[in-house]
Amino acid sequence: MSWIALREPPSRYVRHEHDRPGLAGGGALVGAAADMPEPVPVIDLRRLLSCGAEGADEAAKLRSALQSWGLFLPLEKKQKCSNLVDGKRFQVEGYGNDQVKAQDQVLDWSDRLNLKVEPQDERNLAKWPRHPEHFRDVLLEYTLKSKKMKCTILRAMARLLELDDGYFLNTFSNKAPVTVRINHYLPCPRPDLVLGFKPHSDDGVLATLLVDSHLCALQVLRDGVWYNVPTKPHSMLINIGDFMEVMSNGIFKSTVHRVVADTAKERISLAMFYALDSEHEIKPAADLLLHDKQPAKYKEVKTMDYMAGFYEHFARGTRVIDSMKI
Ligand SMILES: O=C(O)CCC(=O)C(=O)O
Ligand SMILES: [Fe+2]
Repeated sequence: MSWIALREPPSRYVRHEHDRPGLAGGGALVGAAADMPEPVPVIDLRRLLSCGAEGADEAAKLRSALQSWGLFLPLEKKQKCSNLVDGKRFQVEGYGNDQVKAQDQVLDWSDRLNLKVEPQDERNLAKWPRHPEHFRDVLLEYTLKSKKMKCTILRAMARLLELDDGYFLNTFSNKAPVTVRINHYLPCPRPDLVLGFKPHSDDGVLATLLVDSHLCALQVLRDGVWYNVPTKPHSMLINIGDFMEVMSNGIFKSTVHRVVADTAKERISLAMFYALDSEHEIKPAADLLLHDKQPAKYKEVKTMDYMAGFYEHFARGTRVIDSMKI
């Protein structure tokens, strides 16, 4: 996508009438947005790590954040890269728009750069931009910091479920992929007709999300209502992914979210996704199951099968996790 003066978005981007961001009502994944009845919970990771009453207070806040919104803010601070090989064959890594799986598929009003950052020996550096000059160093430094945050949060989440501290962390082998997605949303003359990012929940265990603080465009779905997520300078959002919903047997829900476009402002966001080894079997933690009283709510599935389903569902605007429910 590039800068051109348009009065109307091209038809490939125009969402079906029942599926536009400005409409009230609509189906489960559509409708107008409201302001959140309460702010997105802010979790102070330093307090979360401390012992005693302070740590317990912060853990209680984390529990409520996870169970109400499935997202929270921890305090803390072209061509060469194309995702089309030879201009034709789609691969997830690289720069561009969604994979087009059907002629009538509506495209998102955005471009994305997807890169695998870990395992290190699987980095495809040919897809990494050389400009700005420090892109690579900054991304790698960010990767380290984001990983620390992910570890702290996953330990705290295991504790909340009375599992071993390392329960979630131990599911990551040294082959577990960490990917980054940089989303670029351009202004749109008719934001009421398009979506910057269609409704979805993230694959993986969790994702850290850094968003432009000058434009509020991310929305989350709860009980059939879309809510605007207010921006907060110098903070990051944590999104619970589908794998966590399955592993926690539905106690922690993955967040369904979408991004709306704006008439005047462009926006950039950076999401880092923590997924699992392709051979890993994703399943509810055995210690959370009790025969008749608390049966498994999700079928066991190999990560690679989940991922294959994910892209199919994503293109259609549906959720693969719904097909895993028992
Ligand atoms: O741009 C955003 O705020 C959200 C991006 C997102 O949901 C994603 O990359 O999966
Ligand atoms: Fe997302």
